[in-house]
Amino acid sequence: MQPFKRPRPNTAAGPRPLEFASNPAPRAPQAVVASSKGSSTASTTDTWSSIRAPSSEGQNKRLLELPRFRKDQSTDEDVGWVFRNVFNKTDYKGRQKDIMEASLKGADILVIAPTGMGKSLCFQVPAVAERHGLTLVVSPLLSLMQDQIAALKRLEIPCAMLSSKTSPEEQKEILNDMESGHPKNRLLYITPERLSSAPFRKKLRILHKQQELNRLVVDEAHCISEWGHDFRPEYSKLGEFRGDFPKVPIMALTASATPKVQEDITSELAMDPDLLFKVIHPFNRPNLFYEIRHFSESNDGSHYRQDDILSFITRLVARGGNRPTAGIIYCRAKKTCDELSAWLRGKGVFAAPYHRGLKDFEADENQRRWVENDDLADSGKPRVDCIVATIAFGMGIDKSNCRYVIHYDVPKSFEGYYQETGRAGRDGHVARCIMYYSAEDKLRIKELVRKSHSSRERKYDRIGGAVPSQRAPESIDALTHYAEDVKTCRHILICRYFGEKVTQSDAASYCTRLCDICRDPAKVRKRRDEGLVELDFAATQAVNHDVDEYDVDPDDFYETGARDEFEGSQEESEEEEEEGEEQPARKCREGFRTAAVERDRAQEKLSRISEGSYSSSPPDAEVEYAVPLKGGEEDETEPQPAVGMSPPRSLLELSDDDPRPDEMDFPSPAQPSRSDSKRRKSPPPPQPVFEEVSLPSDEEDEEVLPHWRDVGRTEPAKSAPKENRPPSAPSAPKVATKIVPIVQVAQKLPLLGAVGQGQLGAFTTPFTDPTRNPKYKANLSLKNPGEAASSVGDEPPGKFDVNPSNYEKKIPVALRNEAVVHLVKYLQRAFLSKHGFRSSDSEEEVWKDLGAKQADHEMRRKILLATAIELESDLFWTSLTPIGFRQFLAPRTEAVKKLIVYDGKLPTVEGEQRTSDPAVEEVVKALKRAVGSTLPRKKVKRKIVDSDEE
Ligand SMILES: Nc1ncnc2c1ncn2[C@@H]1O[C@H](COP(=O)(O)OP(=O)(O)OP(=O)(O)O)[C@@H](O)[C@H]1O
Repeated sequence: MQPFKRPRPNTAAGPRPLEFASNPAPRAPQAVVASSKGSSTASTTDTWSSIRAPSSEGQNKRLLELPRFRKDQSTDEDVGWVFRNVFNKTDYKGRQKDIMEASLKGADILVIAPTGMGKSLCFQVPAVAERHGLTLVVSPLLSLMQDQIAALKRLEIPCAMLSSKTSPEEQKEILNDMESGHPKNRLLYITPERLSSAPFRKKLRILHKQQELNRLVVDEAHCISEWGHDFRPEYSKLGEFRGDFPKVPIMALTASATPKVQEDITSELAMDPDLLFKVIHPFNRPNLFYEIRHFSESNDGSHYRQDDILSFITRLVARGGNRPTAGIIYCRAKKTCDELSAWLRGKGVFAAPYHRGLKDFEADENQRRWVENDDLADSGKPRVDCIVATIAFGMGIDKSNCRYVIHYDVPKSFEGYYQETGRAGRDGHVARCIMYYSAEDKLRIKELVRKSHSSRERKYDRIGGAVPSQRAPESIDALTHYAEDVKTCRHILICRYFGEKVTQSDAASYCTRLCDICRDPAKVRKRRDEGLVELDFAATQAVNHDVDEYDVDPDDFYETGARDEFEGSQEESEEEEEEGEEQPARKCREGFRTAAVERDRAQEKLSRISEGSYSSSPPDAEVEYAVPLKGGEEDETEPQPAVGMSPPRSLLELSDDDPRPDEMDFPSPAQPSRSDSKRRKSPPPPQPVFEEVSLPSDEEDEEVLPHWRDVGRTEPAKSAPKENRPPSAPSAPKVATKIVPIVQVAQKLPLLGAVGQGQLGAFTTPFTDPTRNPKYKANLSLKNPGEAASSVGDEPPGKFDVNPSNYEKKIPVALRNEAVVHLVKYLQRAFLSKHGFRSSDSEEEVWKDLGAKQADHEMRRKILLATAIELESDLFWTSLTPIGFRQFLAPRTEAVKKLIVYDGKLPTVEGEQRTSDPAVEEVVKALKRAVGSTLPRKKVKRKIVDSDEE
């Protein structure tokens, strides 16, 4: 390697170049034109040789007028010399050359190029080719900076990074260098937090005054859009740089940015769109085999996935002659990383976890062993082939021969999916990208994204700036559509998402049967249709999922990209400490955690389903959601060998002995056996209702919620086959015809709000079975008069008089009505749960079964009895908080009236209008009393009379 030697000005002469400031005669500008056909100088040996440049020629010509040219500007020849002799490269990749030359000319530049394309060189080469001066590089992660610094130092390029890991002596040296007038460092890596710190700004001003501040580079610029508003607010302050140093050019680089994110980046950095040199490389990664593996969590998703992954890895390694084969498995939760990696290790895979919960040493060591797995294998040292990681892993890691990226969970954004899969096959050889996809996980991640996005938008309202677009709900929607599509090539879908226009005639060049759809669309369709279990059940699972699932490290969720701390939360300069600056990351983390576990989301889902806006499929998909709870049927379809469609040699560099790309396909994953799936698909255990002293918890309650969600759905819910019913489910009798109206009443109501899930649930517990606690009313009346926690209606919180004669005045009639219906509904849900009914059981089937069984009849009587008792209790009313009440503001008098009519005829059995059971009569009376007192007297009376007359 030829060491880097650059003619340097005489630093002994001290600060010099005021002459530049006083005489800024620009050199003759050269046209910077982004050709739509790509650069003539671009190498044709790489996969990015065909370039799309959205900027018009006219626009780029305006770059010539930029007032940023300098007298002693370096030339294009310098760029070439540095590229060859300092960086030891021969051929430019993609538009590298154009970008480097535009950089020397002082243009603002936005580079969008796929992972591994060589974006770093785009700013490193010009930084070194400049005759003097410093290029500032803002980078989100310490590990990323460290890697780049290490690579530059190997090339003997003077550079440095300022971070919490820089020793005080080193920091001093770097800052002195900045003030020296002729800094020896050519590149200085910093975090956005550092850039916005006052002391550093001071140094920058000196540097700038001395004409030594060459350029600001923002690497991984999508973070501006992603993080600028919540996680790392300093990202949204980068635009201040332009305000302070208007003539210093800026370059932003990223691997993934939709047109919207591009806008965010340019506007946040205050780049003039008319003067912007924008280079967008094609997004396609033709050597990646994209595949979605649909499955249903009702068939025990974890077992299915881990078995499938093991089978995949084993076969891949065997095909590769048992050579070390590197891959990444991305999981959402740290716990999953630990468990899955341990399980794989037990099966003989060289697997290790990586996430922010590990000790520094352990994580670094696992990463190192993965990056160097080939060398370690040769030397017989412990290695890691399969890293099981959160998305904290990967950004900036330059490993060329990663052969697969598996998404164990659905990623949180399209951009994330693209970036993460992009870490496979950087060497250009075929690599596999598999995403496991279930309807349950889809709902889960959508909810997380929705929550997180709304809080970011609220912040946006407060602090201004570009609306965060990455990880927006649209992004996750696009990803789920992508996953559920069975018609369009995945390569094309990806490119289209990022705004690339793919014409019919171009389409063939995007994919050489290197995606599951192009390979075998029928098989994909079949698996998708089987995997997308009945949507309601999916919704239940999504809502009910263990809190741990939501306990994702928010840093991971926000994709810090590495476990390393960044300065925003870890490093505070003395000045910042004095100013008591908040630690945004921690604050955000706390906020996120709170938000993520919030469970009161069912209502919105219901309404979205009802409105038909809650789709789990792309518009053109022909999915039948109402697949009953079925066992994991084995996919008999063997993969079809592809014929005559192997990718070009130049791309895949296959030798005759290598497996053809077609052979990279693997038989369909091991499905759980029928016996397994039967064992695993058993329904949740029946929930106790009255026999035990507790009602279902909120989560358990949700178990039956989907039953109510059928309202307004266009697809009729299919019933579960009989054999899939829980054994405890009653069988088959005739329906009691009068039962249906109450179901409909309940269905039309919103789901439980604060009252149902909180106070009411807790309140109901001790006296759900009045036969066990016949004195509960007396107890209640002794309890807490005047001690209720809140007021009702519009009154301010405070003491509330629970005297029955008073509460009626204070609680609006409509609200009481609401509460009554909710209570009944709640109790009925408990009842359904008790009997183990699930979403897959159609409403009709459930009630049919319930209607003719004495036990069920009895249970219903108990429900009503309990309801009546509840309604009569003072505690019921006082337990409703103002918030709870306001949630019920919409008047639902009609519904209550129907309920009363219905109750008047209860309970009914086949052939009978009315039971002679006196206990039931009592219940009905109690209900009428309780409910009737909340209704306009006249109307209620009439209705009840009508009902009685029937
Ligand atoms: N013109 C080139 N010829 C050969 N190798 C190159 C060229 N340009 C870059 N590389 C190499 O390609 C690898 C990837 O480069 P780099 O890390 O800059 O990619 P990137 O686009 O920044 O990827 P990421 O988005 O993952 O950060 C590096 O090892 C780099 O040395």
